[in-house]
Amino acid sequence: MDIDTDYERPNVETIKCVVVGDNAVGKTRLICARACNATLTQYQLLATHVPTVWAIDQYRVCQEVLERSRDVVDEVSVSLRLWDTFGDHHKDRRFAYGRSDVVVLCFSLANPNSLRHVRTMWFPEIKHFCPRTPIILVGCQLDLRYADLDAVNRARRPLAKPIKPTDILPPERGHEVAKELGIPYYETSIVAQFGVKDVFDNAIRAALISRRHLQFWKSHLKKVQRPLLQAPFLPPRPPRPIVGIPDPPPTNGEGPDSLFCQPLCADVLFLLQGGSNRVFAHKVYLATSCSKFYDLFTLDLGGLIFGVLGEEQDNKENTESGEEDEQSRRGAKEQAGRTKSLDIDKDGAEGGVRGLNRPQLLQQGSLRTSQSDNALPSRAQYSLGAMGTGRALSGWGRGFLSVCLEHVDDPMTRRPRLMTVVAMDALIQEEPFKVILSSLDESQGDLMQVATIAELLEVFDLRMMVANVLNRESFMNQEITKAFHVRRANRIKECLNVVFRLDDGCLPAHKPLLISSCDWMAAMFRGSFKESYIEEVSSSVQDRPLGYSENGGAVNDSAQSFLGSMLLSSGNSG
Ligand SMILES: Nc1nc2c(ncn2[C@@H]2O[C@H](COP(=O)(O)OP(=O)(O)OP(=O)(O)O)[C@@H](O)[C@H]2O)c(=O)[nH]1
Repeated sequence: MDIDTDYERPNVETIKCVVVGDNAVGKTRLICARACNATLTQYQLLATHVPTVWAIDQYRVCQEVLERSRDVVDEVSVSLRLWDTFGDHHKDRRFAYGRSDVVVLCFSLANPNSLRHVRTMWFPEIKHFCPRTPIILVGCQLDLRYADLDAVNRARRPLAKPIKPTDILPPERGHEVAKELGIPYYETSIVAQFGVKDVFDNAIRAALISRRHLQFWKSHLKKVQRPLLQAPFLPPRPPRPIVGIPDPPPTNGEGPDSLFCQPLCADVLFLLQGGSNRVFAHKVYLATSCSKFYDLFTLDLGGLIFGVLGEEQDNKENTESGEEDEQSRRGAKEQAGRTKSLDIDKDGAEGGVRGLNRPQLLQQGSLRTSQSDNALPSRAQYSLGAMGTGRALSGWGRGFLSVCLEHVDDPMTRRPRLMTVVAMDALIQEEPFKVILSSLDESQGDLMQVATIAELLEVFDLRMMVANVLNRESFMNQEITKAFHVRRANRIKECLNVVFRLDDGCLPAHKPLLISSCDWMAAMFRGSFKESYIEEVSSSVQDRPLGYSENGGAVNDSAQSFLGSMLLSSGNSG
């Protein structure tokens, strides 16, 4: 059955395109990709090479092949007839070259010999048999330039010569030869489905231009362009490296407590005894361990939430805040006068704490508040105005005087850093206060004082645990500790202040948690690394109460689970 009728259709230009080149450079696959839309995976392609010739008879017997031969290029209807040939140099191809309109001369981009033969064998042969026929040079198997050659060689037929990296030809080599021969150059990959249309559309253009010279009366060829330049190939993304992250080195068991000796990335300063004692701490630990601290650090100071205060705080116009400052200063003074302090023992503050006997201590009623006539001047008096924001706290919670934001010299880096500064009641002693801050679930030191301050600051878990110890019922503390960790782990997720940018997204975390659980993180956030100095800036995340800063360091996404688990394990640690 002969279904080929294109030769009789008016204004349809039938174009005979002969494809030549060395053995196994990819001629047949290229033809099949155009004529039959055949696409194969790299491994299907590699596993099979039978020296073949695609039969030109297909146009006569296969309707689909005939239909795919039809095309419109530069407004000219064409029917493209592809002729496959043997790559064997000694075979006679004159029957193929006869009456050809264009020759597609192929070489393999993974076979330098095949390019050499373009110059030495194929070009002279074509010029010999069809001197006026335009030629297009095509570098095939472009995907091999970007492939893992070891994997490719393993997948090739056992007797096939392995492809070496030095075999791979850069684009310049093809361009040089094409320039020398005065012919257009294209590259193709059947695997990547790249360049097939470029090759044949421009082969058609070359053929039509040449025809227009001979058949100048054909007006429908007027708009045919010269072969166009090929747009460059966008190589596939290299496979993601497999990054094995070993377990972090064990910390020496100190956990978060070690941060008190070395308060890296501290973000809160407690002023005790009117500022004569200073205790640096980390908001995340305190806020996740105790609701009172959580509330404190999420207080709204003049429209800004504590944890997310950044540079905009410094820039806040004085005029805007001036009036409020004045008010808050006045309020603070008034509050200072009637500051409530803990009146534990009439003999004196310190003695009072020590002088408590056990039953007294354990009785809620023993911890009374009273008007303190000689309370130390409130921190509010000398700090609230400094940043233009701040708040007197005497009515808010026992033991707290004021809170504000100030630039404070970082205890580790000695560089000024915006910190939350909390002035505490004069009766709060440094040592028991540190116990409360550092080991909220453990009881150390003078239990009486710890209990007193725990109650004052509403650290009820610890208050209860001390009571259990004093009542010789420590076994009950296990349950309290468990519940404490669950609550803390849940809350930690709300209190993240550093963002790791990963390949596939962002992972929020918290510097102190990372520092205390991993030496690498401690090293990264310490000293002269950029990460240590990054200011906590971000006004766009005000919904995160305890701060959210940006860390420019990129981490591979395989770190996601690592960081995630570190974060959670830190959350669970004491
Ligand atoms: N990776 C890759 N391999 C290709 C590509 N095109 C062809 N091949 C492989 O190269 C080998 C030769 O392909 P053919 O199309 O049969 O080569 P040919 O030039 O027609 O070979 P002869 O018929 O011997 O002249 C086969 O194993 C194909 O699978 C390509 O774009 N990428």
